[in-house]
Amino acid sequence: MILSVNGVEFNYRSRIILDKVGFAVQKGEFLSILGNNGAGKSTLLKTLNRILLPKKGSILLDNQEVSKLSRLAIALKMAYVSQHYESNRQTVFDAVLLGRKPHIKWEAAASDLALVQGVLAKTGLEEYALRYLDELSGGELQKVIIARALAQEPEVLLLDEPTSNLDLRNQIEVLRTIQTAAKEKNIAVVAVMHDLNLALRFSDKFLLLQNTKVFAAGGPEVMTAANISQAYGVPVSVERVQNQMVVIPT
Ligand SMILES: Nc1ncnc2c1ncn2[C@@H]1O[C@H](COP(=O)(O)OP(=O)(O)OP(=O)(O)O)[C@@H](O)[C@H]1O
Repeated sequence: MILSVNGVEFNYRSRIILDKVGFAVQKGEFLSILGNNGAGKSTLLKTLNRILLPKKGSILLDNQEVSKLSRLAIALKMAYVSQHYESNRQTVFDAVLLGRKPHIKWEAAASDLALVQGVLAKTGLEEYALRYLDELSGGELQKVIIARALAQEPEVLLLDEPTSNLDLRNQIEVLRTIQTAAKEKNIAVVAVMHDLNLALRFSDKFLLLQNTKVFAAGGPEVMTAANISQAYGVPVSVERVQNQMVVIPT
């Protein structure tokens, strides 16, 4: 397991936000973290990347305790795309090149520039290379931030709502690019997702949180109507449409 999380507890002051949360993910797997608003999904993602320190529990990245690793050691293995990002007067190319930072000692090598060019092509951003971030739409900017994380060549890619600003076509394209990268480059993807149908379409595994706790975890077999209805507190049915599981609120 490239990432193994056991008994993680996190509090904001005296309020429990994560209560004995555990899961594991292998290289090449796409795991979606799902659950109601406020369940603790983003907090969990931040503890994985040591932006937040859990009160208890262990987070092993490639068998090493994340709390004991340097920022650089973490960045060499794990990329994190937060829910919020700011634009600035920087070109798309330079922004994506920043993803290479942990790997660059003095200055970017030709191989770094070529890698960035490749990532821009894969994410459909080639034509945007010389545009400034502060002149992009919300969705275009979101794609750049994801491209930067891919340029980091992580072993684990953490994504907090990676499709929140994207239109239908870009939701599919971006998740397909991430899924392909996961399989081809053996990256473990851990993504907080709100859209259950997109999660079902692209993920191998699911971690369903409900109010601080793991409600259900596993493969598509845990995405039952009963589990989803209980976890979100709304009745749903799960049906197969064109060989694809879909969740329909009833
Ligand atoms: N900095 C903070 N200080 C205090 N409480 C916080 C802080 N950040 C988040 N919380 C609380 O922690 C709980 C979990 O928040 P978190 O953002 O992890 O939830 P989430 O599952 O990602 O929710 P959403 O689906 O709405 O994004 C929420 O009740 C939130 O109000």
